[in-house]
Amino acid sequence: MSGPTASLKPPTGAVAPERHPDAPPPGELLGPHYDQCFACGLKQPHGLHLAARAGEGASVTAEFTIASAHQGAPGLAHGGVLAAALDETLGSLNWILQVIAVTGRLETNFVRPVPVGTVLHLEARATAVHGRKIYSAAVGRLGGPDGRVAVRATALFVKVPIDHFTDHGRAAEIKAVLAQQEQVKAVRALEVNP
Ligand SMILES: CCCCCCCC/C=C\CCCCCCCC(=O)SCCNC(=O)CCNC(=O)[C@H](O)C(C)(C)COP(=O)(O)OP(=O)(O)OC[C@H]1O[C@@H](n2cnc3c(N)ncnc32)[C@H](O)[C@@H]1OP(=O)(O)O
Repeated sequence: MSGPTASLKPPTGAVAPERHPDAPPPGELLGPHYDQCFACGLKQPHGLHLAARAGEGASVTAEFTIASAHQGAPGLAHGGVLAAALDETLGSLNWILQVIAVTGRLETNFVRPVPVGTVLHLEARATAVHGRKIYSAAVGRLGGPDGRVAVRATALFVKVPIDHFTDHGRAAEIKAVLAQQEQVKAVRALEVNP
């Protein structure tokens, strides 16, 4: 299989991504960023209910179980669902870098079919930063962190101002989501510094 397309290769001058000092510690569950999110929201009955955790350095891990609502071919996960899981896991790197960035480009390799009932274990890592551009890569394995590779992705996320969401999305809900994140931050600060 050939490598990623040219625009997913960090340019000269790109720097190594840095874990933000306020990032949640390795192992901590990140929690849904929005309860209606198809990938992580718990109020989406057919969503993925993907649970992501902070990893070491500029990385995250995540897991979800392929349900029958996620099928493409009978008994097998739909490729778009797997791409959504990769996208969400890569997007969760935002909490580690403490940035707001959206997917500009997502390239996926489907290596093995993923049967319904499988736990897909994902790991994503930021690999380089150049201006507003964050380069990253993810892998999904069958059953757990030592399972066989089923999917891989390479991505480019682009940092955006919060107006990206308020201008194009539903402003009131976005404000509520942000207020909730502020509360989570305050609780974390108290846990570290009671
Ligand atoms: C979700 C609601 C949350 C609300 C709560 C708020 C708290 C948020 C906290 C955390 C959220 C975490 C959410 C994770 C969810 C999973 C991730 C997703 O699924 S995100 C959705 C899918 N993605 C989009 O909808 C983007 C749609 N696209 C755009 O809006 C624009 O195209 C955007 C922002 C990507 C770029 O537009 P420009 O006008 O701002 O910037 P330009 O100048 O075009 O690009 C900047 C640089 O990036 C390169 N670039 C942009 N797109 C590229 C591409 N497709 N391929 C290669 N390079 C690209 C350009 O060449 C340029 O590079 P040079 O600086 O000149 O070197």
